[in-house]
Amino acid sequence: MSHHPPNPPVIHSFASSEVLMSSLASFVVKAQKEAIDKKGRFTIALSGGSLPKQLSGLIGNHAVKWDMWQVFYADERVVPLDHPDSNHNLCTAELFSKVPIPTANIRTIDPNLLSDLEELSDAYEQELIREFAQKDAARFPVFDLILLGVGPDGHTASLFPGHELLAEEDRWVAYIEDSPKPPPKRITLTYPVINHASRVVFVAVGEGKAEILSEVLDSPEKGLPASRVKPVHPGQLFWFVDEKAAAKLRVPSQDFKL
Ligand SMILES: O=C(O)[C@H](O)[C@@H](O)[C@H](O)[C@H](O)COP(=O)(O)O
Repeated sequence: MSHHPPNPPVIHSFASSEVLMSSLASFVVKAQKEAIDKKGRFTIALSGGSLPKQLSGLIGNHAVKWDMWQVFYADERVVPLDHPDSNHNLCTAELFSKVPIPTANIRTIDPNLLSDLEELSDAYEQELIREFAQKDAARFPVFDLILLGVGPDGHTASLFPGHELLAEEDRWVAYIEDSPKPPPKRITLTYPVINHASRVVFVAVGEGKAEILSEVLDSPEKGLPASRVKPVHPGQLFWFVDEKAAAKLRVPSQDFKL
């Protein structure tokens, strides 16, 4: 692993959420192409919240090779897969039900293990090991792309401010039983996994994000969960935001060019 310090985040601010969505789709397609050219598959982790909707630029997009995608969840609520709180349920409603992705390529939590968080998160870690371990021979999986949101408290995935999980250095997948935001039981990718990805993208839209974006990006020393996302070199962190979310930012943004 390189001793190079993490690159600073690249911030792209867009005039509207429509422009953001089409630019995000182009970005994802480019990441997909690079990954498939290199190793014949594309590994991506998705979140819930408003994120799945922001991916609608991928629907009907013929450049997307859905059969090459291996989709994991950056975090998941420990509820049945068809439950309204399930991130998988949300991603299916917003995206997967509208595109030709093989069901086997979407790696959900095991719905038979909902009553045992430890077993459930171990099983999801095994799922990751099956996908990554032998193939990449790395200590941590290297996702081609991880897509995240940020909450008003600065949380991302299910990594919440002040929680002991922020210090997890070993496991790939961890569970929490006391999420401050309901539902309380969740599993999440840990920082070592998030920070070994090739690309991590935060998506944040609307004036409701302006305050927390400034805290996360202008005051990273506060150590909010989203500020701790710092992919190791040569991994790169990007922020795709709209002008309303960027309104209070002091750090500069950059034009989006593919
Ligand atoms: O797990 C959760 O409780 C939510 O999914 C949460 O993590 C959400 O993703 C962020 O709060 C960003 O929310 P938006 O993307 O809707 O702004």
